[in-house]
Amino acid sequence: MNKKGILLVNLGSPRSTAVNDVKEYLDEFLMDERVIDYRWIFRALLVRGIILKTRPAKSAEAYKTVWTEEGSPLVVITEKIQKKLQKLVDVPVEIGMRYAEPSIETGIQKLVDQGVSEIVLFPLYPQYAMSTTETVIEKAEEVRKKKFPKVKINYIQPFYNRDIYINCLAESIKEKLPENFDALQFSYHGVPERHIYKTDPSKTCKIDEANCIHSQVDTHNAYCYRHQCYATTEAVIARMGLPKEKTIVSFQSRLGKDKWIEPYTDETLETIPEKGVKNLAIVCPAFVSDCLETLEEISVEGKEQFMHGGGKTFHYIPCLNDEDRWIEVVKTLCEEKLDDFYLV
Ligand SMILES: C=CC1=C(C)c2cc3[nH]c(cc4nc(cc5[nH]c(cc1n2)c(C)c5CCC(=O)O)C(CCC(=O)O)=C4C)c(C)c3C=C
Ligand SMILES: [Fe+2]
Ligand SMILES: [Fe+2]
Repeated sequence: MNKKGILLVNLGSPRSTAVNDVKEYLDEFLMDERVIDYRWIFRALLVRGIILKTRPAKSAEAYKTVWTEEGSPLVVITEKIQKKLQKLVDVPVEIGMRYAEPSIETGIQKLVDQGVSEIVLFPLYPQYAMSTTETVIEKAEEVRKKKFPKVKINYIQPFYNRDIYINCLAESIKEKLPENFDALQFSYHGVPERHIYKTDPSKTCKIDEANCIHSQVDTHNAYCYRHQCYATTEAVIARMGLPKEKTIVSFQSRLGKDKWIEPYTDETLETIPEKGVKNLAIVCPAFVSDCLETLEEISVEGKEQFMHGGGKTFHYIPCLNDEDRWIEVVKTLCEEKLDDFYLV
């Protein structure tokens, strides 16, 4: 029988906080055509001609504020998930990062070295986007075809609507909520609106209330990141028994001049205190592991924006990271796909 293995794939971080390492990382990340989706020449002009001239130094400073002795939080936490999962399953588990090291190729190679020929690859993103699940699968297929043509890969699909995940997230948030809060904000990583239109096979999404937010799954919503973020929120608050009026959804981390999906987190944080939200709890469910975008952009910058707007207390709720209940979910989702090989 063919030997199976699991590859957990996360986004990846620079190898260090040195400006050159951050530059190399940003170059690989932003030159991905599923992240900045312009024709190569325009992408190169924007990324290499403009963004990489100033952003690496600024980002390196931000990375320094979250970096630990073990390294980048995102990579360290992904390693912790790997180790915990490895104790629960009897097939080898490795990690790979979409950008930088350890790469997807390195992860597959490690599995192949252990005799694995059938891999369950888990993109660690709850919601589908061109810049999340899609780019991971594209990259893994490119590597597989070029370097490991005999290896089979079974991909775990976005899991934003799976009950086991929703229950896990709801319980985790509930446990960490402060006693008094006026609102719970769900801040998801943003994407340019254009990405939503591009990945909509039905070409019906207008990025509005009617098309995007209602929660049934149809051909459009199967690929609509914005819909999947709202659906995650709706399911979690239903499970927590939290009224909709006490929740806010917003999108963070926009880059460049294009229109990104709204409402924007930074603007929301500045303006909600004057609307009566003085005590805020905030969670970032597009990320399964804490990273620069949660530990710096939300916990530090976001807090400043909220306080500047007149807020009183700001409570950041950490990601699922290596919580045991989340590792159980990872295990279940992987096992479903391990069994799937028999059906292929
Ligand atoms: C969770 C899903 C993510 C989506 C969707 C996403 C889209 C996206 N990101 C950029 C640009 C940047 N993102 C950066 C950091 C970053 N992004 C994600 C996740 C998603 N990105 C994570 C987990 C991280 C943190 C990585 C870490 O090492 O901790 C950065 C780098 C940091 C910075 O300079 O601000 C950039 C740049 C775009 C353009 C985009 C959609 C098209
Ligand atoms: Fe990002
Ligand atoms: Fe939509």
